[in-house]
Amino acid sequence: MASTIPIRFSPQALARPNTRNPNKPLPKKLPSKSHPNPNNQRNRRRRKFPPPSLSTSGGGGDATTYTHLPPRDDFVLPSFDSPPYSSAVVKLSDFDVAAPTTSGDVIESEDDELRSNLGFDYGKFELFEVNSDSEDEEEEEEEEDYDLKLMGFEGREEGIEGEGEEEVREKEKGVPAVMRCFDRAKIFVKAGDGGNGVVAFRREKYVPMGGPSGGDGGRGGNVYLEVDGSMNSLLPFRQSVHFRGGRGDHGQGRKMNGAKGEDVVVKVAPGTVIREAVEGDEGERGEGEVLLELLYPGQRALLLPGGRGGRGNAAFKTGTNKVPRIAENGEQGPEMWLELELKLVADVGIIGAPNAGKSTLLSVVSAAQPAIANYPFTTLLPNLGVVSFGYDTTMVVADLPGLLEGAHRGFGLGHEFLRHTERCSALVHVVDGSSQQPEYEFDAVRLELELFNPELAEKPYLVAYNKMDLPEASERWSTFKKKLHALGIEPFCMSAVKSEGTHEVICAAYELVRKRIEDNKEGWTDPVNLNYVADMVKKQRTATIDQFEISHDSSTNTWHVNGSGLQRFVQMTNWRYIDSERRFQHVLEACGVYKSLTDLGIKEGDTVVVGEMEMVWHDSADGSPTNMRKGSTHSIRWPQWK
Ligand SMILES: Nc1nc2c(ncn2[C@@H]2O[C@H](COP(=O)(O)OP(=O)(O)OP(=O)(O)O)[C@@H](O)[C@H]2O)c(=O)[nH]1
Ligand SMILES: [Mg+2]
Repeated sequence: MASTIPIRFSPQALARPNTRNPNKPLPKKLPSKSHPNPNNQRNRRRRKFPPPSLSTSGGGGDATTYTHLPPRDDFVLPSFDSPPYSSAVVKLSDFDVAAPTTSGDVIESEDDELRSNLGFDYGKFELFEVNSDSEDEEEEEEEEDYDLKLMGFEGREEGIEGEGEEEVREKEKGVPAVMRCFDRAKIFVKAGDGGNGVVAFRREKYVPMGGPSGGDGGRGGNVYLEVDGSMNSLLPFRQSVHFRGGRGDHGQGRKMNGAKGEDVVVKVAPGTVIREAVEGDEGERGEGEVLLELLYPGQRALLLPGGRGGRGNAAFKTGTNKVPRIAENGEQGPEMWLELELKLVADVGIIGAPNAGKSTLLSVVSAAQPAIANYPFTTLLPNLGVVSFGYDTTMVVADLPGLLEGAHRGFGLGHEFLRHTERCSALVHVVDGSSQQPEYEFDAVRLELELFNPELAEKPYLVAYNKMDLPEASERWSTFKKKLHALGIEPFCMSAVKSEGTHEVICAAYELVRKRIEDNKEGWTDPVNLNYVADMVKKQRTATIDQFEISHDSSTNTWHVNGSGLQRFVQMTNWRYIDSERRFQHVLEACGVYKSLTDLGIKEGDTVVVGEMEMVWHDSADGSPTNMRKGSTHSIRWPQWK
């Protein structure tokens, strides 16, 4: 294996890829620096017939097919036939949302530094790089996988494959695929890596021994999340899934520091909940930890800070080492998958069974013009309307798709949207007075609310008995009223179509909202720290190197030294420079790794893995297996060729 690596080894050291992980591909071949001879016949032919360029889109185009699914006979898709919405009506299905802008969407290039000489002249380890250059390939694979996973689609498809026929049928009755991809999204974010520091020396006429002058690398770009008030869906994330901060520039001679990488700003709609995506997550509700809730336009959160730039050799100059030949790599920027979920920010949610007249109520109390028709599930997506009570007194009302019995199990449409009511201060429960048993319908919807989320059922609400203009409804009104009185509820009656009683209903709803806001004011807490994820990352970065744990795998005689400080140190060590290895050995000893390993009984030839590096342990020359370090290089037996 070792012979395949294009690195020259010093007699003292041997580098090889991690043989314990045969699935990881070998490092990519380094590109040849030589220029092609234009007169060369082969090169000319090559120019004439250039190889087909590889597409970088990663097959993401397939995802767009969802939008073209034919609407079902019994569904009307408002987005296709309704006119452009006015400011009073916001429909989540509108497709003309600007894609999120990324000020620094940079895909970092491969580090082309040659690791030509590991130059071991000290120490007891042979160093092997465990990581390979296959990161890009892995990411490409991830991207392809993700095309299938868009916004919970894969869950649906896999579910259909793996589940019984009954469940499949139940899912088919659920939300059509065309609607399922706008209020949930899964995205990948990565802060930029820091630029590398360099080794350079001042060379100037009449300035002999000018000293080290290698500058530091620049910091990597940060990842920000920002609320864009003009967005009303997460639809743009169907097109853009990966957001990467720019890499910091490398340092240069004359103590010139690299420029910092470009920041990336991910724009989300107001009311977006950001969760950490859990591995193997199928879009199940509430699985990942909630990191942030971004509610108001203009809110901006620093999510991931970019990696620190590596120090150049000017920073390593000391009284005892005035000619340091060492510089650091830039720190890698953190990365993570995020799940975004949009929950509407409305004051009042109108809920009820299908065909109860919810949309009709919204249309008469606001300027919204939702689709209204005499069949269930006319409303497929929530509609928002603004109710105005005066010059500066307004209230946002959301009309949701109808709820059926069994909605919490995925039956019907409404459960998909119930989460949008979680932010509402109050609910208006519309009951269809013309239905056979309005009381039963009322109970069924209340039960669904409770089963979906008990907190929803505890929200202040009022009951609006609708269609009082119909004789059958007015006949059943007194029975219904009695039943609700027995429960301690005072219902309202109205005819939404005739706008009778609707004003009272909406004024009562406003009262509930107002009361709720006042109650909340009393228990007002400090504003949340939007940057707390970044703060956590920064805190992790400051972990000291002497905090580590050692685990032993006796089957392979491997010792794993785990500690975030140490791993970061290994990642930032640039093995290209001769002094790096010396410093590495010093640090391992100073932080107590050698002593701990010796105490735990490490033996000659055992493997030690620290971060990305793999090393072979060699006992000292005097043969004492437990006394590895004598303080002098003479006591150390050099690693042997393998
Ligand atoms: N007679 C009468 N009909 C009404 C009244 N309110 C609504 N309707 C009718 O009931 C039907 C359903 O009204 P929608 O407002 O679409 O009902 P919805 O609750 O939004 O229904 P979904 O969106 O399907 O859940 C329509 O034909 C309306 O005209 C009313 O007060 N009186
Ligand atoms: Mg409706």
